[in-house]
Amino acid sequence: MGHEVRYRVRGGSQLHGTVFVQGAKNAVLPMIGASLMASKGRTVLRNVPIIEDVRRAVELARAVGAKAELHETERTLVIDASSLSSPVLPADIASRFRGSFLFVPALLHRLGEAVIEGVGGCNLGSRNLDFHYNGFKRMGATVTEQVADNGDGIIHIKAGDLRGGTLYCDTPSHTGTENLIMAAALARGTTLIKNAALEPEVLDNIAILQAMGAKISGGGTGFVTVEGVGELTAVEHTVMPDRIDAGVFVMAAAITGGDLNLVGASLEHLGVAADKLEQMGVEFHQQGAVLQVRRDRTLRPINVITDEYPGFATDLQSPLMALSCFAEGPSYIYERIFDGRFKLADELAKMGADIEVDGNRAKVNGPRGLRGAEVEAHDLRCGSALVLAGLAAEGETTITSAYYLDRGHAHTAERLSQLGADIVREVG
Ligand SMILES: CC(=O)N[C@H]1[C@@H](OP(=O)(O)OP(=O)(O)OC[C@H]2O[C@@H](n3ccc(=O)[nH]c3=O)[C@H](O)[C@@H]2O)O[C@H](CO)[C@@H](O)[C@@H]1O
Ligand SMILES: C=C(OP(=O)(O)O)C(=O)O
Repeated sequence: MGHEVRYRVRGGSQLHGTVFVQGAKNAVLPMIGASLMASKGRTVLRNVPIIEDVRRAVELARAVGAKAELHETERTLVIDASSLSSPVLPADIASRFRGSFLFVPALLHRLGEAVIEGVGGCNLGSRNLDFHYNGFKRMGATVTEQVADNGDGIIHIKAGDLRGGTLYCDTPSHTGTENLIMAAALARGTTLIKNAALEPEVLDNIAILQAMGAKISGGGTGFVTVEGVGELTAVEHTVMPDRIDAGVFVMAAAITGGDLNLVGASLEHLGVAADKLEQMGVEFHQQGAVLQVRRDRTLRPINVITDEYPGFATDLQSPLMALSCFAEGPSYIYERIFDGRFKLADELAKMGADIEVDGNRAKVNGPRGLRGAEVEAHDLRCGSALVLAGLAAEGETTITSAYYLDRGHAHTAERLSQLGADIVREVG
């Protein structure tokens, strides 16, 4: 895991100014997977977020034989997958991020098999992959599990000759939809995917695949049709802005009573989260690609149910829990997507929050003035929520295990400092 990463935040400063929203983590990861499907040429991805998940994806692309150069200053990733040679997704890299599983379709098409030694991602309770496996099987693949000497499961998927068919997700899985679309793009015949995810990142991934030559229709409708083609070509594509990163900065303005210009944020991409934050007292003003946000009135409590897009994003649920601690009354949160996303409540309690958790439901009793404490980021969004809590708490908050935060947010300390926050990142 390398060195311990910590953030130290001293609360109390209102945030003001302009911040650039990073490129979307959940869009760039499937795009890196898609780029491995091009057997010649170089894919150029722009507006790439410089986050740990992208660094791991670059390492993984190299591990399977691709040439990948991440130009951090230019936020540009260049991938040449012509030399793809190994079907193995090694545990030491693949088990550190969820997006590793998005490499599977390329390995199946290019090498005829994928060997998955591990799949990572935030530990949020059960995170199943059955929709992916069932879909691959319906296309003609075989999936077997073997237990390694150390007890870890290794999944072998053999492609044979992938052919189109009628596939479905029991619930509209984000990466499940992306993986089935990518598997179908180079399969023989036509594929229909029912109950497909509607997330903007899924649509951005469809856009790059279409530019590469894939024949995909129905994106954003829940029914995606893919007509298999013989090959995909390398293209240049700009990654969409990260709506979760944008949402965290909206809440940074809200929790500190500040006002911010978010370059690249879109109200439409925030979905129901924008409406809920408006009800809490946040004011929005969309000016082209810049979203102006401010909160100068009392924070009202809120009732939130997480859902697939355009519902309230589960990845914004943790930041919202931190914000709700400051609302004038009880807020109610119902987490429907993941069954283990409330470890944050115990960390916020160390700072003085009063949160009652009952299964996947939480009641946040506001308002509570939080005080700085040493707290642990149990997952990525737990980390961003604790940064928000620290910005509004009295005294100093130290956030440990903050590699998780760095998995998904780029230059957190630098961007918040430029807005007036007192925050430093420490390693070691
Ligand atoms: C890299 C990436 O894009 N990660 C995002 C993606 O994760 P990810 O794609 O893993 O999330 P899914 O949409 O697949 O999972 C949602 C729910 O469906 C269940 N499920 C999913 C697949 C499956 O085969 N079987 C099954 O039961 C999961 O256990 C979970 O409870 O969407 C999540 C939900 O918006 C976000 O929090 C993550 O940031
Ligand atoms: C759950 C998340 O990511 P991942 O699926 O990559 O673990 C997240 O971004 O909060």
